[in-house]
Amino acid sequence: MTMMGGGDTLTQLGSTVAGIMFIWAMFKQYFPPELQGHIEKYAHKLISYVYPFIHITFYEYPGDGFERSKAYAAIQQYLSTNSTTRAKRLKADMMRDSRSITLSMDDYEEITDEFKGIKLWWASSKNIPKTQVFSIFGGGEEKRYYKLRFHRKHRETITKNYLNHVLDEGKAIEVRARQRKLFTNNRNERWVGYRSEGFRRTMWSHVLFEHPATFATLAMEPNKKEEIINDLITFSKAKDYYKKVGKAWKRGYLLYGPPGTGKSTMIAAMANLLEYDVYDLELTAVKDNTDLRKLLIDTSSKSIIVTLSGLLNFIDGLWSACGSERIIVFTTNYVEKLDPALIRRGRMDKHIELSYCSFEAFKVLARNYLDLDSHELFAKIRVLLEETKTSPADVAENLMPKSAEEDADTCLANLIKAIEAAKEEARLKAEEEARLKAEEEEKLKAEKEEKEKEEKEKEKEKEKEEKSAEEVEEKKTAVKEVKENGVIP
Ligand SMILES: Nc1ncnc2c1ncn2[C@@H]1O[C@H](COP(=O)(O)OP(=O)(O)OP(=O)(O)O)[C@@H](O)[C@H]1O
Ligand SMILES: [Mg+2]
Repeated sequence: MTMMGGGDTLTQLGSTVAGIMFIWAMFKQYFPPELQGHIEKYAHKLISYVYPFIHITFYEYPGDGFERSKAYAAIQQYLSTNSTTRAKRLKADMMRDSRSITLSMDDYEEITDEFKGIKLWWASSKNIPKTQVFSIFGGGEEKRYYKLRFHRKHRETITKNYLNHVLDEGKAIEVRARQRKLFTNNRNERWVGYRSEGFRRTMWSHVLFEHPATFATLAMEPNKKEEIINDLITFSKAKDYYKKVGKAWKRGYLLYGPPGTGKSTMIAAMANLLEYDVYDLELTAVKDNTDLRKLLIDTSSKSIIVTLSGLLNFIDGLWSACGSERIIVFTTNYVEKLDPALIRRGRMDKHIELSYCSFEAFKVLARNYLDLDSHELFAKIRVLLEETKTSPADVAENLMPKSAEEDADTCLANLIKAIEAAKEEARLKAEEEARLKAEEEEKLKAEKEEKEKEEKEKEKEKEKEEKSAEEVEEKKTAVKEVKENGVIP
């Protein structure tokens, strides 16, 4: 009780001292530097004598500035729950399905907290940069921070127990309130200068991730699906194992297959299963290595990073630059075009092929879209799927009723029609291709024959020439003999 009263008086004293320090900061330039050092040293001594509080500052972006402090985030969560009843000015933020609002304490607000009977003060504040940048692109670089103040006699308890309590509690709140996000580096406002806070602070922009896909609704062979789910869950629980074997807690997946076979859908299902954020990395927006490095460092833990295949060259070696508990997914339509060295295990730990719709996959879709487990048309569909290359996307599109009148029967009939049409189209295309190929072969054959004929003619010509040359030679020899022997044979 007494301590709290004393604390309040001391708070006033503290703000007086702070005021003096502020005035000092303004006038210190008028003192010679040697004197400045002395004055400051003694002033701090005096302050610590009359002002028994300890301050701890938690910056949002400590150090070189592009990694957000985890402590700051945890404190923010902790205070958002613990400050709502006490702070007078709050900041509102839309969260969780855009349905509810979270409140956190506003800038320059101070609240109190109590821990084991000890009173503490938390203040939120920000540093405005001294050299203001006046720019149409937005202001300078504010540094937000929380400042914790407590009596120095509680130093042990606060630094050993209270801070851990705040961080743990804050992290727990964050997990509970977690709304997965889809981050993308592909910003439309490319003109945003690097000085603008958003761009400098984080290279990612995000929308709430609300893709409803789950593994239950994903159409693929049950065995394969089971295997992938197990792989993901094993990874998410394997923190200690990765530590033991000395590997970074990361896993790379390569999803490959033709368009519309569910690669993007599977990534969404992965994110939903593990409750990870998804980072969709658009390579064209990455200017250079430094950019990419920053992007990777900036991803929070528990995330899935989706990249384009072109990134493969870059990614190697940068694995170590980003944090842990991360899944990186590469997708491509053309796995055969990738350099084998780039997709070897270690870089891409698991290769998953998504292929055209099998009957098993179709059954999952029929259940999703039509609530059907069996139907007399299934047998026909099975045969058709085996005979054709139909993507799950095409199947799904046809199974979706287009009007209120369409029921399961019409949808299945539509699907059959669509596959049959595609089959006919494929047949015609194959025929056309075969015709073109035959034509081409015919042409090549004719050309070859023509060439052979020419060769033969040439050969004959040559023989003739050789023969006449021989004859000439013979005649020459005869003439020579006559000359030498004077004999006419
Ligand atoms: N295996 C699947 N299970 C369930 N739905 C699927 C599946 N494959 C495709 N679909 C449906 O088709 C749509 C398109 O699929 P998706 O975007 O996942 O394909 P993709 O493989 O990523 O294609 P692309 O190579 O063109 O990026 C999805 O929204 C989904 O409705
Ligand atoms: Mg896709």
